[in-house]
Amino acid sequence: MNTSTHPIITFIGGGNMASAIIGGLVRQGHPTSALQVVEPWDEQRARLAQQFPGMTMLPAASAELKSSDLVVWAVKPQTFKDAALAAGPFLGDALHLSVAAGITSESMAGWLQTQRIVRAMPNTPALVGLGMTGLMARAAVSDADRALVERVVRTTGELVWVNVESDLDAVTALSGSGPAYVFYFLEAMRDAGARMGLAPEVAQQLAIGTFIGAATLAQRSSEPLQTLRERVTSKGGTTYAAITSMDASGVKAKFADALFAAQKRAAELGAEFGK
Ligand SMILES: NC(=O)C1=CN([C@@H]2O[C@H](COP(=O)(O)OP(=O)(O)OC[C@H]3O[C@@H](n4cnc5c(N)ncnc54)[C@H](O)[C@@H]3O)[C@@H](O)[C@H]2O)C=CC1
Ligand SMILES: O=C(O)[C@@H]1CCC=N1
Repeated sequence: MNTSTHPIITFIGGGNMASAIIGGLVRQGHPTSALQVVEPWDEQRARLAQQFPGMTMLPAASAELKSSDLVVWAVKPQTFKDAALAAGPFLGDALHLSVAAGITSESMAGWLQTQRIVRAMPNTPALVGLGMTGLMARAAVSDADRALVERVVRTTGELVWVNVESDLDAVTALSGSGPAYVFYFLEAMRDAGARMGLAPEVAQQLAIGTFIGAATLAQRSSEPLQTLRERVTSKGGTTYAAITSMDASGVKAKFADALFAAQKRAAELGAEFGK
């Protein structure tokens, strides 16, 4: 471990997720001089260099990576193996944190020849410090390594640990992909509001405010979700009409099907690209 108070953190892949985590770290005072990114795409390297001046930007893995205390894997599952085999020889004795969906720590251990591996499943609200991340550590990961990962991840929002690695596929289906479901509902609410005659931007403002308000109420309340829902639902009233319509169309069951499809896809990605 580097002796300064700030560990050297290397990102392999500098896309959406890496940017969100780098943003969190920089907001919390991690110096850009202690951050490096391997990103082959010139435009993306230029964008990151402009957004976070002072970071070491590398087009490919090279000897500079030797100083890494923590390596964050933020490439697509499809490119993980190639990236791991290319960077592995330069990585010394670093701790590894992967955010890739599906790719198991067992695959990573084989490619990187180390057991110091933590897997994370973050989500894009990390961009605004309101991320939700699920974490899982291999047995060989020390308490000090877990603490370092927690310090990094907390700069982007909240976290939960799971003990069984396959649970990360469920975390992926729920909170990893989850922001997309929320945007999907927001689009549906905005479009329905517009069809009822509201200006689309007014409908969107109402929809977003409602999500934030309801989620905050649920977070702060000690009451069950069902009670909160029932409190909105006057017998024979408007909400009752809406919920009855959703129940008749099987919306809850269809929504569950969607999450199971995401969970299944996470496992498939691991099987397909983890070999
Ligand atoms: N976007 C999301 O909401 C979430 C994504 N993830 C996971 O994060 C990972 C990255 O996703 P995004 O950031 O959305 O993708 P992205 O496509 O924005 O970023 C991936 C970056 O990796 C770069 N890259 C490609 N080959 C490389 C190599 N050999 N070495 C280094 N960099 C390379 C690409 O140029 C690209 O900029 C994925 O594995 C995904 O499963 C996890 C949680 C949420
Ligand atoms: O869609 C995906 O595969 C990634 C993982 C979770 C969110 N985005």
